[in-house]
Amino acid sequence: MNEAVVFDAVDKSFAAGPEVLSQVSFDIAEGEFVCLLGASGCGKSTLLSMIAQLERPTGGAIEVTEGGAAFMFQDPSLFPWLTAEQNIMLALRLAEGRCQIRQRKARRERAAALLDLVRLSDHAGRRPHELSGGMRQRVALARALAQERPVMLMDEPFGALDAITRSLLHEELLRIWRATGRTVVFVTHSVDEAVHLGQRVLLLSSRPGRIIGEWEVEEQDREGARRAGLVDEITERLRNEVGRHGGHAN
Ligand SMILES: Nc1ncnc2c1ncn2[C@@H]1O[C@H](COP(=O)(O)OP(=O)(O)OP(=O)(O)O)[C@@H](O)[C@H]1O
Repeated sequence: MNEAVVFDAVDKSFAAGPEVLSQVSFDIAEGEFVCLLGASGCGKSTLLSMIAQLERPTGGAIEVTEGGAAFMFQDPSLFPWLTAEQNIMLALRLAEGRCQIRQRKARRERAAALLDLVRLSDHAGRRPHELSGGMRQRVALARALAQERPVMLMDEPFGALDAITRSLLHEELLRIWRATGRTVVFVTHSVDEAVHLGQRVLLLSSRPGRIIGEWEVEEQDREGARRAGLVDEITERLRNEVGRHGGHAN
């Protein structure tokens, strides 16, 4: 199996500050869905920024598959004066070098396909303020897909949504992940969310951030007693880690 992301003994610190990540090693296979859990400030976003090559490691080595990574954040950060469709078209235009969509007509068709994928075809002409929070995140997801990069980095993308919208978007994201074959690295504070979405869950310690736990989540682990057992086990490890620093998980 080919690897999409490889971290080999990666260290990271900022200027003269303390070490944020220390000796972080993991591999993520192409097409895999990995969730990353850890207490607030342990370095999850820093780790994603290094996968996106926005930050460089201070030690060790990082390899990311050709084509790199697209980001999706908790804040959809859409251009307010552009419609849903235009926000996606702009991302397609910026991705021109990576995909073969150079004609406006072809971009329109691709934008329409992406809007259909996130089930927003009926709202293509609306501007962000005319959309609900969940719809705005659907546009943000389509825009991240429009970058045509093999890896999707998702930094608490559903953290600001209500529980029902979040649960709907979980199912949509899993459907889209299966349909597109993207590699997903998903940061969350929620053990439930991590076990529901991830094929694998990685737990980071704090100060410095190291990988201190790793769980494979099989299909049969996603329901009933096995799911509850796994959630309890990971929660306990996270709680111990947060307690060790007198901190909090959110
Ligand atoms: N550009 C930067 N310059 C200096 N310090 C930084 C920078 N980016 C992050 N840090 C520090 O690195 C540490 C880890 O931050 P990071 O945002 O990666 O944590 P996190 O686990 O994503 O936190 P949260 O869960 O609260 O979003 C923090 O102490 C933060 O202050």
